[in-house]
Amino acid sequence: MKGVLLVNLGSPESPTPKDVKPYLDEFLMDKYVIDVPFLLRALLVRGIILQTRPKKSAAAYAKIWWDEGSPLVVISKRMHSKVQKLVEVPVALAMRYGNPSLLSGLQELHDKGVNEVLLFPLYPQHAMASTTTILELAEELRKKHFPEMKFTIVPAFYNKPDYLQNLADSIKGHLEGYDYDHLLFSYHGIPERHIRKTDITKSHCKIDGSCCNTPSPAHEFCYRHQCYETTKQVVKLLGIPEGKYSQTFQSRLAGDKWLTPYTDVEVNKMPEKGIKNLAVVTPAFVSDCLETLEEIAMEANHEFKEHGGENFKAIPCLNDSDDWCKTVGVWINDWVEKK
Ligand SMILES: C=CC1=C(C)c2cc3[nH]c(cc4nc(cc5[nH]c(cc1n2)c(C)c5CCC(=O)O)C(CCC(=O)O)=C4C)c(C)c3C=C
Ligand SMILES: [Fe+2]
Ligand SMILES: [Fe+2]
Repeated sequence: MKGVLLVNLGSPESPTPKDVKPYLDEFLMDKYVIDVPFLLRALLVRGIILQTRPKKSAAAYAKIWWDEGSPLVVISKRMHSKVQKLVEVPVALAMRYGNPSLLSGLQELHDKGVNEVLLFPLYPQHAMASTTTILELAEELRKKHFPEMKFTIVPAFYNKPDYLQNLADSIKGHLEGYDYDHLLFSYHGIPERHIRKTDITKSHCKIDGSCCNTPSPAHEFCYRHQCYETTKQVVKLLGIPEGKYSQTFQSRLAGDKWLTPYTDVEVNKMPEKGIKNLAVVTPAFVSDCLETLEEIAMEANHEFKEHGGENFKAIPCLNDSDDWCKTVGVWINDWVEKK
């Protein structure tokens, strides 16, 4: 019997340092996120980052937390229940970090008699820190607990026409009546090293002005290429002219060189370039979360105005919108009907 596991990133149990610390420990000790040898990772994460970050992150989470819980988890649950109503097969929801766990999601499907699982990472663009880590953990759990299960993987959907149409329609709807000077596409950043590591050709990704626009098998797993492609296709659908949009990367951690240009740096420069009315969309996320609600809708908004900007609009993610849930339902039904 077939079934589906939707997987998102996950959040702490509550916006307190006590609950944020174990969440950050699980997240940052993941070898696909901080990809250095275990001892160095433990020294960096447990010896340095976890000494101060839980308090700072908890304060940020507290600003966006809802009565029902973390926005990312609440929105994912709403989306899950809408999708379940559109398909016949059982659909479970899991988070890579925190709860509901990947093990509980697979167990739920197993208890319903599912032995063929469509693993669905809820990330439009592929990255080892988001997608690979889900697939690797799911495989580890499968081998250990459910050896009879078979997985089919939903690849990054950054260029799927129906996803792009949903995104374009959503942007258009949210921009109605807002006379914006510029639309910024802000994607979650990753260290440049991760781009080189996921280059299956081992020679294509130079992280320069042209590699991501030059066709290559590397693009199947190149996060940077996939972000550019999502932006390119959406502006085409919306008919936004060159110069009226740009692309940046947000949420970097100190240390490594992360993908550039950086969102905060670029947003602060915009008012002096004449951009007074800004709109920001965050297509690396399908659900609103800390990175969109706090870092963009609050922090970037505040900084933009501090630097002379006048109006700032943060466009919500696709979340549990009917169109997006319908698209996910169609993809699931297509898979169910195969064979
Ligand atoms: C688009 C998917 C994501 C990628 C790729 C990604 C890479 C990545 N993230 C960190 C560090 C942190 N990210 C944090 C929050 C966070 N990250 C994503 C998604 C991706 N991360 C989401 C959806 C969220 C929000 C979660 C929520 O509960 O709302 C955090 C936690 C908050 C904080 O302390 O800032 C950290 C830390 C790294 C190091 C990384 C790639 C190497
Ligand atoms: Fe992140
Ligand atoms: Fe590239």
